Amino acid sequence: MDTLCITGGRVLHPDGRVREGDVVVDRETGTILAVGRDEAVAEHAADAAGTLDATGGLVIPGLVNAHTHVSMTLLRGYADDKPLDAWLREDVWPAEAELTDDDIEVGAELGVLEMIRSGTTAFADMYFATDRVADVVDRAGVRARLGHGVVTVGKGEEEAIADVEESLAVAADLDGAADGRVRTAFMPHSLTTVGEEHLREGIERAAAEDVPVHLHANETRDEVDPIVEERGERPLAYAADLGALGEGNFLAHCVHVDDAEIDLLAETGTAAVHCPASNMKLASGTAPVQRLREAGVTVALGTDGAASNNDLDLFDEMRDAAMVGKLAADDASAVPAGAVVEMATAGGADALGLPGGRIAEGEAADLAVVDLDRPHLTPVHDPVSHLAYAVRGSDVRHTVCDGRVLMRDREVLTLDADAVKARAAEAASDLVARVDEA
Ligand SMILES: N[C@@H](CCSC[C@H]1O[C@@H](n2cnc3c(=O)[nH]cnc32)[C@H](O)[C@@H]1O)C(=O)O
Ligand SMILES: [Zn+2]
Repeated sequence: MDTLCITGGRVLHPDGRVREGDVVVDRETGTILAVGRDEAVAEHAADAAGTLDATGGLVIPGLVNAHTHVSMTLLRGYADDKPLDAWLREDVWPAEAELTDDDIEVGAELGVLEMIRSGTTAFADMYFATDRVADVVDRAGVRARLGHGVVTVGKGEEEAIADVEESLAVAADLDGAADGRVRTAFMPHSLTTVGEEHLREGIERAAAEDVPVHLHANETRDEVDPIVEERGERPLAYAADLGALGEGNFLAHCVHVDDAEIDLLAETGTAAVHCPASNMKLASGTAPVQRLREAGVTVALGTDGAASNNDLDLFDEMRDAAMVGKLAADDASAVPAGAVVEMATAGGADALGLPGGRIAEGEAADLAVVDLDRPHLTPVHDPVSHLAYAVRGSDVRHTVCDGRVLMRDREVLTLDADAVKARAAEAASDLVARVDEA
């Protein structure tokens, strides 16, 4: 058997406890064979073809970034300090109009490089040129649920239909790519940027093929109010009517949701992806994370695109989620450390319907090893507290996905970091020059 043994560290278990232990991985199947420090583990470990040293470290499930637009790394720091609508219309959409497929690939490489370096092994992406993003996922060795984002407002009927068709076609064609590490979804951008008939048709056809649906929902008041005024119902009641709620489907943001909408999410098994940094930066509001979790909704964490964050580091997101969750609930015990760690791991895997998120026998070997032997992580009273409040992405030492080592001792093995950075910087400056000329 071709095994890998991650030795000498402590392990975060699905119940939130941390114990000394090794993790033995079957590299052929990409699953975890054994966890702990008993005889069976020792036997496996003795046979292991490869090892990863986790001394002084903590082995955690690979983090899950459950909502992003990965190629937007090219627009990192391009337009800041504006609300969502103005930011999209005045800056982001004009720049995206100049993006080439090559740019999207280069931006995705940069984003995936950043994610591997900060211990993220899976993500959900809504963008375009999805086949190019899938290629990057394949090469880099991570997992993703990918989709083509549909926008129909401001488009002619033919163009709008083509966008819906493209999203459905991409979901059908790319599902199972990268040896099964790529899964797909139908991704209408939001309830206000896609017309009702297009939403209805696309969602119905996606459901008929068992394709999940992912969209932005209830992100800002400016997005919620027109729906309430025009339809006389809350956005998630509209979403339910469209068939957009259900097991396997996941909604980004869910900031402005009332109690009835929270119940709808819980009853239908629809997951919510909390994006605290993006919500703070665009002053969109604060999602009621504590109430969502108490209602039984699966809550995951997402960075959103790098242009509204401005990084793809899930450790930052955990900290932001805990901090803003307390502030929003006016309760320091709300959204505790264990909750954000769960949201960034098992919650993310469950929301996306992807393997991983838990370190236990039989689970996918998607892991990160965090180096705790650092000044800002000393002493270690409680490793889970550190994950939520003190660890940074740069503390990640090794990253493993599907049993394959993607980063060893902070060196990413599947992407050439220097080349990726150089290509991305060049593509980004060329892009901005084209936007200025247009
Ligand atoms: N096919 C569509 C593109 C939609 S992709 C998804 C879109 O979401 C945008 N986006 C990024 N962050 C946010 C956010 O926080 N809220 C809403 N949209 C966002 C992003 O810029 C991108 O245009 C078209 O023809 O325009
Ligand atoms: Zn988004």
